[in-house]
Amino acid sequence: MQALEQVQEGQLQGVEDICALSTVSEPALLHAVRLRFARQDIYTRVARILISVNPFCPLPIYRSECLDRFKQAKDSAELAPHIFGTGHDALRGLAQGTKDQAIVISGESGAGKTESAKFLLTYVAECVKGHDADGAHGAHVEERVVQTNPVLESFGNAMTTRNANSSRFGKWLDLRFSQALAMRGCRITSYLLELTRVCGQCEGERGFHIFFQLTQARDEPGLKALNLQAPEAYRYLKNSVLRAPGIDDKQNFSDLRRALHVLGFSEEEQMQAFQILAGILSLGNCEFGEAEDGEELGLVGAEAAARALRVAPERLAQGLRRRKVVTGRDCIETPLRLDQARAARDGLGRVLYGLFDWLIQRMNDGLEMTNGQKPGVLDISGFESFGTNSLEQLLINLSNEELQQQFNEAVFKSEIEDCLKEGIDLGEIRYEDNSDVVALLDGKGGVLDILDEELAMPKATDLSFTNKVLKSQGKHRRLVTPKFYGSATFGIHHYAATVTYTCDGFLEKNADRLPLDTVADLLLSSELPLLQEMGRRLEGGSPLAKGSKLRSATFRFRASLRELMTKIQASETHYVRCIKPNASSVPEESSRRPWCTSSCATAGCWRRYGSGSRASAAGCASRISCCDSAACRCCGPRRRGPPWRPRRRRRRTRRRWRNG
Ligand SMILES: Nc1ncnc2c1ncn2[C@@H]1O[C@H](COP(=O)(O)OP(=O)(O)OP(=O)(O)O)[C@@H](O)[C@H]1O
Repeated sequence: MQALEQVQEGQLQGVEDICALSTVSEPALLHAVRLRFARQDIYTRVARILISVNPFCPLPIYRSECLDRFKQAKDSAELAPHIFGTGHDALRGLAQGTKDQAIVISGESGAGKTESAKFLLTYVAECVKGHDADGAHGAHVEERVVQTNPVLESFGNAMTTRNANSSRFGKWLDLRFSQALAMRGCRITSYLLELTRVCGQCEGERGFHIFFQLTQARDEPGLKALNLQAPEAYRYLKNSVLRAPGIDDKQNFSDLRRALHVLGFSEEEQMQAFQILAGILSLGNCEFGEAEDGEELGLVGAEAAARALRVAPERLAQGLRRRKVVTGRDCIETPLRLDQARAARDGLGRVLYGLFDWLIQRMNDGLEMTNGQKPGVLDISGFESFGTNSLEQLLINLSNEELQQQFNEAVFKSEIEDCLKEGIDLGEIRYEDNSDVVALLDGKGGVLDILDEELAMPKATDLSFTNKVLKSQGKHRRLVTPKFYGSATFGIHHYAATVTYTCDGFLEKNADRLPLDTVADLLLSSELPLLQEMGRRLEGGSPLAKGSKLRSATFRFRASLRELMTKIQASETHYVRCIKPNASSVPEESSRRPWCTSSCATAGCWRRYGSGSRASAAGCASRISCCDSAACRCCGPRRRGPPWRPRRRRRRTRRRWRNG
């Protein structure tokens, strides 16, 4: 018989630091965190780890009075657990030691990672304001670092079914400080921007915010020359959700303009960037007509795209309809099929969105300082498991596995070893060691090595890749083989969940080919200096350039992941674990009754109402609060219980009571 855990007083009261409990167990931790969350104490401390539960509503805990309290505190432990406390600890670590500091923020999509990173940045910037600003960038560097956020959010965030403002890239922010703790600059590294979103999105989602901001602001005097239309007029936007709940595109666009200005982007640079975005939208509207065998496809709409991109229309049209085939010493041009031409058009759209990398490069050029101590903040995409999971999910999940491994080593392994050295018996401490998953994916002869090997095989297909994985790793305890032979799928038992990956398109994505052979020449021929610069990068040092050793997408990703892990391992690491309390992204879900199942009828509103209720659309005024409709079982007058609770069960319950 299993002994029941003893309930402790601290757990019932919701202690601030879980380590204060005499025995720490999973139920005790869960109970304490839940209790604290119910009274809006969203943060709980577990030694160096901060647990943060997303409240999905504004709380008065980030005001300047609160910030000042942390700023003046000697030790963050004097105060209640808070994200500012983590910032305080990192700054104290910097001031005391020689080690760099790293703050790793993890959690699923919508758990609050980006908001936490922003609070941290605000705190750090406020704390170091006024310290000697001996750097070349003067006293305003903190403000400029903070202003990188609106730029990254406009270009790198989008609405998904899980989060209206979801970061579609991972971010490592390296902050640089002088000895006197004056902020000297920063360097941003981005990981795995979800470029496929430029040309298409899943149902209930939309593309990057910037496209909607720009089309909303099209009537502003400076933007009229772009000849932009409403989002409905563009193929890349019209099938998505046009308005993201809680997101004010117009306001965000003016914030973006201000941020670009503070970061030193000239008016001309900004206009060129907007022009490229307009070019991407026009490119998406290009449509191809049918063609006879061996003939070129018809093409409509290339003039508008060419005008926006400032390239010759014939050159663009030719690039989208023909490709070069090299046979021996000869090079002949052949017309593309309809599907190939469409793929080339969308591929070019994605290459043009390389604008994101240019923006980051440009911000880094303005803010980077090579010397100084570095605290880094990592906000990386959380573990992902969708209906269909592809190479992007595999790479994101690999990065989460690596971070989990680093967390295990830093928190469990090293602590246990230290205690054993000191002769302290910790009893049995169980944790899931995930090093075998990391080895299966990233190790020698692992899944990603096999994928790279397939690039060199002329007849390789997604299925041949899958078969090789199943053959060489089939007995690995973390690999799940598909039920039916011949399907290009496999599963992985990750530390967080088991995920099935569909390998269709793995080879193509890994090869990361340029959509047209002439793309670098096309960009170089543009009258826009910014496009010429992007063309030069493609032609020369870019990983996408011909002959580059770094041509495989997974090779590059693994190299950058290794670099990142080395940085984290060399630093003193602070962890923030963000938790999403409910899948509907609403406050206090726990107080809602479980039988609320119908969605609201208002377009763009994801709120759910009581089944069968006639909640009016007018109730949906705010994203955060509930609908307040009297007819809605969520917010209407409370009833004693679900009306359809089966009678028999009630009778049985009564009988049991009587007997008992
Ligand atoms: N501390 C907080 N206080 C109030 N609201 C919050 C807080 N943290 C997050 N939120 C709300 O939750 C939403 C989602 O948070 P956020 O965008 O930070 O999630 P994320 O973990 O970065 O998601 P993704 O991985 O999709 O980018 C925010 O837009 C905000 O409305």
